[in-house]
Amino acid sequence: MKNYQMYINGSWIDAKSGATAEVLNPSTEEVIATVANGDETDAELAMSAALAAQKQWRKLPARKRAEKLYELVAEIKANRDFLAKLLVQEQGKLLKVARMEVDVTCSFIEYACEWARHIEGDIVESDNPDEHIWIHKVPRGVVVAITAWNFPLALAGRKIGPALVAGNAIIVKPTTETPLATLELAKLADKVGLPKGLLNVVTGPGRTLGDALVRHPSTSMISMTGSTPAGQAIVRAASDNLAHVQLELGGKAPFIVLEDANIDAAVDAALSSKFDNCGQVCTCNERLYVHQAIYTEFMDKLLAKVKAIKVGDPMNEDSDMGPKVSAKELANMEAMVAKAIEEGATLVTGGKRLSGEEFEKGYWFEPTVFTDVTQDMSLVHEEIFGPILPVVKFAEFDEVINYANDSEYGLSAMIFTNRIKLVMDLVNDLECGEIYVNRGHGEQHQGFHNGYKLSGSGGEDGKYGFEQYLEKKTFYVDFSK
Ligand SMILES: NC(=O)C1=CN([C@@H]2O[C@H](COP(=O)(O)OP(=O)(O)OC[C@H]3O[C@@H](n4cnc5c(N)ncnc54)[C@H](OP(=O)(O)O)[C@@H]3O)[C@@H](O)[C@H]2O)C=CC1
Ligand SMILES: O=C(O)[C@@H](O)[C@@H]1OC[C@H](O)[C@H]1O
Repeated sequence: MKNYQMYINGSWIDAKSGATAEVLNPSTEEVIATVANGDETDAELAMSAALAAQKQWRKLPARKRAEKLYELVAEIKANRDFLAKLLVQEQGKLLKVARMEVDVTCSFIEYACEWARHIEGDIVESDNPDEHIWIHKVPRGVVVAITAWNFPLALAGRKIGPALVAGNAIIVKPTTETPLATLELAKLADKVGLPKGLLNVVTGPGRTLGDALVRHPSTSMISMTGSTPAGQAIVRAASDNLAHVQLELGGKAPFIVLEDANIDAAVDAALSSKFDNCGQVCTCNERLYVHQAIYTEFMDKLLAKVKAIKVGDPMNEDSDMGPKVSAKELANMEAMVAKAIEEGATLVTGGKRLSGEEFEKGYWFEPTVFTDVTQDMSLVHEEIFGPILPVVKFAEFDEVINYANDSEYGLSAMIFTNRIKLVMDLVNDLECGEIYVNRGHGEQHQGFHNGYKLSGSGGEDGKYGFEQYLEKKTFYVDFSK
C-alpha cells in the first residue's frame, strides 16, 4: 500500500500533525493508499510557497509559461494507462472512462495554453488630449483550486491549466475520497521542472484545510467544483477577503423528449447521459420528461437498454457501469429509492444493491428507473448524482418548460425536437447555462460551463472561464507635459 505525502514548495512532506487518511477502492472496499491529512498549518506553508513562486512566474512571457505546461501534458500522456488505472482504483469509474478522463485532462491544459498569445488588454480613447487609457490584463496571484471526486484529475487540469498560463500560482486541494491521481500529477509537474511552489497539492478535509485556504488573506481566487452546500460555505468564508470565487456546483438536468423527436437517438442519449460514470456527472440526465404521444415506444426501448446494462468490475472492458464512489453515496441511493416509493412512484427496474459473489464488497447499485413520477416528488428536485432515473410523462411544451424551470438548480438541460422555433425560444425561456439539443451531455473546452441559480457562480472553460484567472488594471497616461 502506498503512503502519499503532500507536494508543497517542490518537496514531498507529511502533514505537520503527522495525521493521515485512508483512500479506499470503491469496487473492493480495500485500503489502497494513505494520504497526509493536512490542516491550517500546512495551508500556511503552501501559501508562502505559492506567493514566492508566483512573483517570478508572472514575469515570464505567457508563451514560455505555456511551453512548460506542454511538457507536463507530454508527461501525462506518457503515463496515461498508469493514471487511468489509478482513477479506476480510487473512484471506481470504468477503465475506458478513466482513459478518457486522462485525455480530457491533457486537452483542458492544452486548451488553456492556446490562450498564451491571446491575453489582450485595451487602449481606450481618453476624453483628455494627449492622454491614453490602457486596460491591462494581469494575473490575480494565488489561486486555490478545490475539486470533487467524480473526475478528480480532469477537474484539477481544468483549473491548473488556465491558472498557470495566466501567470498565477495554484494550490490544489482534491477531495479526501479521490486524491491520488492529482498527487501523481504533481509528481509529473516536478519531473518536468515546474518551478517550486508554483503548483502545490495538499490533502485534507475541506471543512478544515480547504476552509483555511479559502479564508487565507493571500488567496486571490478560489475555483471550486463540488456540491452546492460546500460552495455556499466557501462563498461565506471567502467574503472576509472578497477573493474572486468561481463555483461549479450541483445540477438537476432535465432531459426533454418532444413528440417529434428521433426516438432511437433520444433513447441512446437519455441512457448514456444518465448512466455515464454511474450517474456521477454534474450534467447527467437527472429527470426525464417524455411526451405522452411517444411515451410507450420510448419507454419500451429505454427500459430494454437499461436492463441490459452490465454492472461489474470497472477494469473489465465489457463492464458498462462501476460502483458508486463511497458507502455514504450508496446509502444515499437506497434512501432516495425508499422515499420515491413512499411518495408513490413506480419502481420498474433496479432499486437496490447488487447481490452475488462479485458484489459482496464494494458500493454497487443497480441501474434504476421510476415511472409514474409527478413533478412534486423529491426525485424530481433533489440531486441524485447516481444511477436512478425518474420519468415524468407530459402533454404540452409550456408545461414541460415550467417543469424544467421548477428547480433550485440551473446547470444544464437536454432536449430532443426538430422544431427549431421551440429551440430558439429556449434562449429566453429555459433557466440554465448549458443546453444540449438533439444530443446527450458532454461539454467542450471552447464552450462555457456555466451554472445558474444554485448550480454555481462565474462559470468555467472557454474564453469567459480563462478571463477569470486575470485581473484588469487601468492606466490613465497623460503625456501632454
Ligand atoms: N458543476 C460541476 O461541474 C460539478 C459539480 N459536482 C457536484 O459535486 C458534488 C459531488 O462531489 P463532492 O466531492 O461530494 O462534493 P463536496 O461538495 O462534498 O466536496 C467538493 C470539494 O469541496 C471541499 N469542501 C467541502 N466543504 C468545504 C468547505 N467548507 N470549504 C472548503 N472546501 C470544502 C471538499 O473537501 P472534502 O470532501 O475532501 O472534505 C471537496 O474537495 C455533487 O453535488 C455534484 O453535483 C461534481 C462535479 C462537477
Ligand atoms: O464536472 C463534471 O462532472 C463534468 O464537467 C465532467 O468533468 C470533466 C469532464 O470533461 C466533464 O464531463
